Amino acid sequence: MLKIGITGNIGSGKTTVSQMFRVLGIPVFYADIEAKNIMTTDPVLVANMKKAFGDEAYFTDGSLNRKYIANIVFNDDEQLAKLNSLTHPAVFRAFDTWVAGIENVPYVIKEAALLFESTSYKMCDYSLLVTAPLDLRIARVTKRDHITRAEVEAREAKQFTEAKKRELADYIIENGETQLLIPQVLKLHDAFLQLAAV
Ligand SMILES: CC(C)(COP(=O)(O)OP(=O)(O)OC[C@H]1O[C@@H](n2cnc3c(N)ncnc32)[C@H](O)[C@@H]1O)[C@@H](O)C(=O)NCCC(=O)NCCS
Ligand SMILES: Nc1ncnc2c1ncn2[C@@H]1O[C@H](COP(=O)(O)OP(=O)(O)OP(=O)(O)O)[C@@H](O)[C@H]1O
Repeated sequence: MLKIGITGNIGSGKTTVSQMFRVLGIPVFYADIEAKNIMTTDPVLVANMKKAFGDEAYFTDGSLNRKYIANIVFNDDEQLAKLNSLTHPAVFRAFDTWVAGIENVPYVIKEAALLFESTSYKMCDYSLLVTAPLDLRIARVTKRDHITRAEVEAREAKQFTEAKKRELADYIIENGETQLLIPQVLKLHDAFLQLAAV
C-alpha cells in the first residue's frame, strides 16, 4: 500500500483535492485536523500547551482557541517552533496508527500543510503539491475564513516557498484559474493505481 503525501501553501486547495481522492475511495488522513484533535484530547499535550501558551490557549469548554494561538505563533518564530515540536511527533504517531488499521486499498493519502517543512514527506512514497497563484489563494482564504490578507501573508512567510516545494514534489496539481481540477486528479489517481500495482 502506497503512502501519498499531499501538501500546498495556504489556500492552495489541498483539502479540496484530498476530498476528490476520497470520493474515489482513497482513505485520507488530515494531519492538520488531527493536530487540532490531539491538542484537545491528549491530556499531556493539553498540559504542555497551557504551559507554553497560557490557559487562554483553550476556551472554558476545552476547545482550542485557534485565533489566540495563531496570533502568537505566526508572529514569533520561537513560539511557532515550540508549537511544532509539541504537535508534530504526536501527529506522526497518529498517522502510523491510522495506516496500520487500513487494508485492501492500493494507496492512502496524508494531507499535511507542512509535509515538506516537517520532513514527513520522507515517510511517504510520493508527494503531491497543489499550487495556485498567491493572489488567488489569498482571495479564496479570506473569503472562506474571514481572515485578513496580512494574516495569510504571515503564515505564508513561515512556510517554504512554492518554488522550493515545486522542486521537492514528485507531482504537481495546478489549481489556478486556467486548468480544471478534476481531470488532473483522475490522471494522478490512474498513475498511483499503476504505481501501486508494481
Ligand atoms: C495555529 C493553529 C491553531 C491555527 O488554526 P487555524 O484553524 O487558524 O488554521 P489551520 O490549522 O486551518 O491552518 C491553515 C493554514 O495555516 C498554515 N499553518 C498551520 N499551521 C502551521 C504551522 N505550524 N507553520 C506554518 N504554517 C502553518 C497552513 O498553511 C495551513 O494550511 C493551527 O494551525 C495549529 O494548531 N497549527 C499547529 C499544528 C500543525 O503544525 N499543523 C500542521 C500539521 S502538518
Ligand atoms: N479550483 C477551485 N475553484 C474555486 N474555489 C476553490 C478551488 N479550489 C479550492 N477552492 C476554494 O478555496 C478555498 C481554499 O481551498 P482548500 O480549503 O481546499 O485549501 P487548503 O489548501 O486546504 O487551505 P488551508 O491551507 O487554509 O488549509 C476553499 O474555500 C475552497 O472551496
